[in-house]
Amino acid sequence: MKLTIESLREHADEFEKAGVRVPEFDIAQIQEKGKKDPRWVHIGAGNIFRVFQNRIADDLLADGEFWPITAVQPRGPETLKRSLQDFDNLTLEVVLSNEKTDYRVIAGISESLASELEEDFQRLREVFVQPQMSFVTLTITEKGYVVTDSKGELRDDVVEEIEKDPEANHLHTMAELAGLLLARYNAGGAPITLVSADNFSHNGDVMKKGILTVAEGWVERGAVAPEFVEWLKDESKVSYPITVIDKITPRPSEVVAEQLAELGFEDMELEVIGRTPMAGFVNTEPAEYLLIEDKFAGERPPLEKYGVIITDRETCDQFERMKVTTCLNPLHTALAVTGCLLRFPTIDSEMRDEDLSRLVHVLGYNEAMPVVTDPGVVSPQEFLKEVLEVRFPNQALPDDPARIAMDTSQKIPIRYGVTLNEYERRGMDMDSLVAIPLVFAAWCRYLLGIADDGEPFTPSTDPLLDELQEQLKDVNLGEPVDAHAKLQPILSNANIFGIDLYTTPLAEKVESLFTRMVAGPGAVRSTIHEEINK
Ligand SMILES: NC(=O)c1ccc[n+]([C@@H]2O[C@H](COP(=O)([O-])OP(=O)(O)OC[C@H]3O[C@@H](n4cnc5c(N)ncnc54)[C@H](O)[C@@H]3O)[C@@H](O)[C@H]2O)c1
Ligand SMILES: O=P(O)(O)OC[C@@H](O)[C@@H](O)[C@H](O)[C@H](O)CO
Repeated sequence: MKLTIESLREHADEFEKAGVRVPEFDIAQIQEKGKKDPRWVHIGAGNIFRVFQNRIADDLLADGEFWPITAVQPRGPETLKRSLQDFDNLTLEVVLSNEKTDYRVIAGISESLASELEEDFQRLREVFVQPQMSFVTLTITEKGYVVTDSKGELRDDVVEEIEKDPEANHLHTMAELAGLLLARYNAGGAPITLVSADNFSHNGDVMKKGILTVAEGWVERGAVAPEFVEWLKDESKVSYPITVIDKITPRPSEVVAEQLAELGFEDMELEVIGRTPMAGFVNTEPAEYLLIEDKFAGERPPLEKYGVIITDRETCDQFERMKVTTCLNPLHTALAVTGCLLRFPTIDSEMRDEDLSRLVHVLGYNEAMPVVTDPGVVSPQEFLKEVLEVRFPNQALPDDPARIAMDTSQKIPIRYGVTLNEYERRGMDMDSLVAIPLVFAAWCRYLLGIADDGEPFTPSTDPLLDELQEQLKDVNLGEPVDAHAKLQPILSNANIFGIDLYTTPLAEKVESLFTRMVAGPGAVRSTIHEEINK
């Protein structure tokens, strides 16, 4: 049994026997039709997309609603091959909970393109100018939207994109989108909605700003007409709703790959590309939320039939604050950096550790919850309870702390900075915070690349890793440290923390906790234990 259209046809009985739900529509026919009549483009064909937007498209197709997806991988053509193209663009979804496992073949994609490749990019342009293609979604990670560096200056690669021919193939997705939108504008400018589904506050606004930065740069140097920018700003023509997406979707697990082999699959083994495991399956959890601001230009799929909440900006905003800045993602980051330092293999195993479980309980209930506004669609208390008692401890879904630790420098301003700014705005006491400074100190300690056992580990990729490690290069475990001199440039950087920590009592606390954490092997554990149990 393999994950291909042919195998689905020839081994239908085996799929049924294995309890795998399969599409009832004619996949090959739908894929052909979708290539001729594209409707929906998704950029960032990674794990979350393959079981979320892709699954919604599959549900729509099953119900006779024609919204097949053109899936685009902006980086790494080989990852696209190994995750989708080797499997006729199908995905095997594995939904894991402590009670049961569900298997389903998802077929929402009509074609997949690696836009780094010139041929695929030309095909994407062809798709992008078609007026009936009116819906674009993205999951490209937070850093895909960043156009300025940690000092707030335009990044070098963005300057280069602005200098390049707007019609060329651009590697930075904000420039790629600006160029594709220019092609659409020149082809008549049919309305289109761009929906970012990445985890950060006001994602649609940030995407709009990123695209406009590039487009305005082109206008400034006379490469495109100013009317193009006017069109980009007219939200009846191009709209950028804000969204919140939630579904814990770790990288494919070796354990799950083995279970699938036992079930009879011959092609579900992992292949590591770079440091990332790729597979034809995606393991995920049952819980999911997707909220989209009700601001669309042109036609869109009837998403609300499939559980998507189309709502006003304020509700999205409040849900986002609840999830990304208080009740889930900050807790995830806390477990990510401490998990790497203390060498925990999975998030669920950390939740069985008394100190770490207490750390995220204090962070969630005591420190984040006071600034949460109830979004109305889900109660924050219930959401946090589900995160702490069901979702993070889900033993069936192994989630690697290193996955979540990726790009931490880009996540901190969102996951913590928003809360700290809210504390400041409301004049709330920051001196009593315990978990937040512990996490910041643990992250600085994590940057040394030495685990709490005194042995090296490889920190996850992060665009600021080299810069930050250079700043900390003379800090050695077990040796005296001038924490202020070493940490001041980092802790004062409002681009990293969302606030200059020296304008709060937190910088001094972080310096002192960091000093304790570098005292020698075991010092991270003892500092967390002492502080969190005070
Ligand atoms: N996995 C989850 O649990 C989850 C849940 C909710 C939201 N999200 C959001 O989705 C994003 C992707 O998560 P995933 O699990 O699919 O990750 P993934 O690693 O499987 O996929 C990442 C995708 O982003 C693209 N990408 C990476 N760096 C890029 C860059 N600099 N510019 C443009 N594209 C780039 C890759 O080509 C790939 O398509 C997350 O960063 C997060 O914002 C993830
Ligand atoms: O996806 P990232 O890299 O932004 O963050 C890692 C995790 O915190 C994140 O993926 C969560 O699993 C997700 O936000 C749950 O909805």
